[in-house]
Amino acid sequence: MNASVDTAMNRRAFEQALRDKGRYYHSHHPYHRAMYSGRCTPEQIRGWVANRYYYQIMIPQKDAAILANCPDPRVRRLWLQRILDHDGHGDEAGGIEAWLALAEAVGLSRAEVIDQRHVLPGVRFAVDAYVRFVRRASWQEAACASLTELFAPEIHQSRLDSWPRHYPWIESEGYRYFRKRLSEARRDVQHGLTVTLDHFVTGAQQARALEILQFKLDILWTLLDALTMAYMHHTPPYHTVTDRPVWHRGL
Ligand SMILES: O=C(O)c1cc(C(=O)O)c2c(n1)C(=O)C(=O)c1cc(C(=O)O)[nH]c1-2
Repeated sequence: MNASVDTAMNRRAFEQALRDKGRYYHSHHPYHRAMYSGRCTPEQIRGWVANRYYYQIMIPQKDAAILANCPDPRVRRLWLQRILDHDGHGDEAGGIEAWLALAEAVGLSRAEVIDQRHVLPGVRFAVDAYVRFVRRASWQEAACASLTELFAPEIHQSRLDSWPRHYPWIESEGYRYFRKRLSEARRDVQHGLTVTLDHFVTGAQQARALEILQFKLDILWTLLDALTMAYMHHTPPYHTVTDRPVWHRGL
């Protein structure tokens, strides 16, 4: 028997090892902790919403890359729903539109969010790293990277529980996105988890899956590090030479 098979975890232990990665989820980042404990200024909330918009608009492109790499119509049929959830379909406006409603509810204009003027280079690079990984990875590895969503319903719920109390100036229409994701993330992660548990079976494969999940956690954490520099420490890029946001807006 080969050594990597020898060290393989059974399905339940592997699932638990994936779930244990939740201890590194961005819910523990100081920026998020400040958000739910009511310590953020309106400018810090707005900065987060405007920057996270870039994640929101790239998620459907990331999911389209998964579809493009997946030869199995049964998987594509399920995965397609994620694109519809964000982009909308028929009369349903979708998640990107709900995010723009959140932006307006926190006092940003749609125009300043859509033109990405607030998107920091560090946020852009972190999100782009995710999309680039997915384009060249197998669809199963890409599904594994989406498993940070195992931990997402809790973070959406904690925003719904804490923000209205701490930030009464935020209009209630803004909370639709978080409510919508509670059920969508639970459904998506069930599928992503099944793909991952079925595909990564040897010890070496399982170690790689855990590393892929860590890569995705790194992306989410790094995104918040960039926001911390700009909005907590007031040290955005080039702050030593200018107070203007001279960084590029995406090429
Ligand atoms: O607000 C959050 O903290 C958060 C985190 C994540 C995540 O864990 O990647 C996603 C989302 N939201 C989200 O709204 C979303 O649509 C989403 C899709 C994915 C993915 O990797 O496919 N992650 C996430």
